[in-house]
Amino acid sequence: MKITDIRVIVTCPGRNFVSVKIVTDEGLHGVGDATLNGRELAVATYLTEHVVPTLIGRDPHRIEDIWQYLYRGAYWRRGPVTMAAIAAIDTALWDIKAKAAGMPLYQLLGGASRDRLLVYSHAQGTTIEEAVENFGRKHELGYRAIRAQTGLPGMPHVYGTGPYSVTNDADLDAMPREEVWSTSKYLNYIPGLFEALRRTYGWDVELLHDSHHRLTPIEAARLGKDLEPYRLFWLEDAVAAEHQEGFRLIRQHTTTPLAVGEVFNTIWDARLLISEQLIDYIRMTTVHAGGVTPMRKIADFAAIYNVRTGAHGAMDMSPICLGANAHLGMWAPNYGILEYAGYSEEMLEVFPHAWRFEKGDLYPGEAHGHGVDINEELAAKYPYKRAYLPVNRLEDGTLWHW
Ligand SMILES: O=NC(=O)[C@@H](O)[C@H](O)[C@H](O)CO
Ligand SMILES: [Co+2]
Repeated sequence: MKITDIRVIVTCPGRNFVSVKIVTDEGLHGVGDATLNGRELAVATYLTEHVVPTLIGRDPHRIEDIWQYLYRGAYWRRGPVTMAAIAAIDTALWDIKAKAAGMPLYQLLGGASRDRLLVYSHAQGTTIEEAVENFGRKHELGYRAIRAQTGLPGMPHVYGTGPYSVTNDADLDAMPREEVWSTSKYLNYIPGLFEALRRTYGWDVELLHDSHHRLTPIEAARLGKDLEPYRLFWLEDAVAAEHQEGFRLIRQHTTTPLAVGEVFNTIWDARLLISEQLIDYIRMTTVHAGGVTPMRKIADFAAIYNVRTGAHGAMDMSPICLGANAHLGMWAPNYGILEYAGYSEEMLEVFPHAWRFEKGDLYPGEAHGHGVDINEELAAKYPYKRAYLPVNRLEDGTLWHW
């Protein structure tokens, strides 16, 4: 089999997505996600100008060789742009191989380790009351695990609580929106959200929370201790994790489970966190981790240390990435949970998919490959529109983590 064409498709059905479609001489094609929220065209250009010319004519079955060719052959290794580009090619190749084998991708990875995938969605509000009410709406939809976020007194639109529709955390702003943050107000206020959720909905639902890189290790330790009475499923991105050793301090003080990794793009970003069991869930996701090939390796490495998968699946990972994550989740013996923030109808029309959601679980479906495709004609109707993620400042103007 030979690769005859590789198309890089940029589309914006409510938010920007970058996709790769690899076409072969045997009539099979595969698709991959290359979306890097806020830097989409950097990846699209990396692909069209530097990657595509080197792959035409190659055998698409040689997935590992192509992965190594793109990773080692670039010389300049790692980083979000490079790894998203490699991820899109890799995911499309696994899609082709599973289609050629006549089976769903999870079968090719080793078969199903479970019947269904526990997923979590988002509930948010500008106040605790609003967040508790919106939590109830997701609970009624059947979600058994829900991430809860709230605004702060005087700061209604901190991360995860803004006027975000399902389209995009950043919305389609011309310039990055500037948000304001206070760690002390947050640390004083957030335990009240989880006290209210447990009081209102009891213990038979999993509570998750995302601190979105904003704390120091000692602040994260304090929050973890304060949240212990509410038995969270996980506290995510408590600290910006470049300093992996910093998680030793958090671990010393709290039994609240920790999840990290959505911004990681190589196992080296998580090697110490996993091997020292400083985290409980690794959040790396197919589009940012370099594709299915490394995601399998990361899952196996994590399994050695009793760390489970918890792939990132917000609405700015395209449905292609979510589909690949679902197939990886069906296979992975150490599957933990999958983020499923949901997509708009408009987006799902551009990306036909085989998965289905039912009573809090996701089922990848039995379509051959990863079960997601792209409708190129429809995609062409939504031209790219520059958009950014917000930036975040402390009350005194200090540029902070968003
Ligand atoms: O856990 N989920 C998240 O943190 C997401 O909402 C991220 O802010 C966005 O995907 C960034 O583009
Ligand atoms: Co997150």
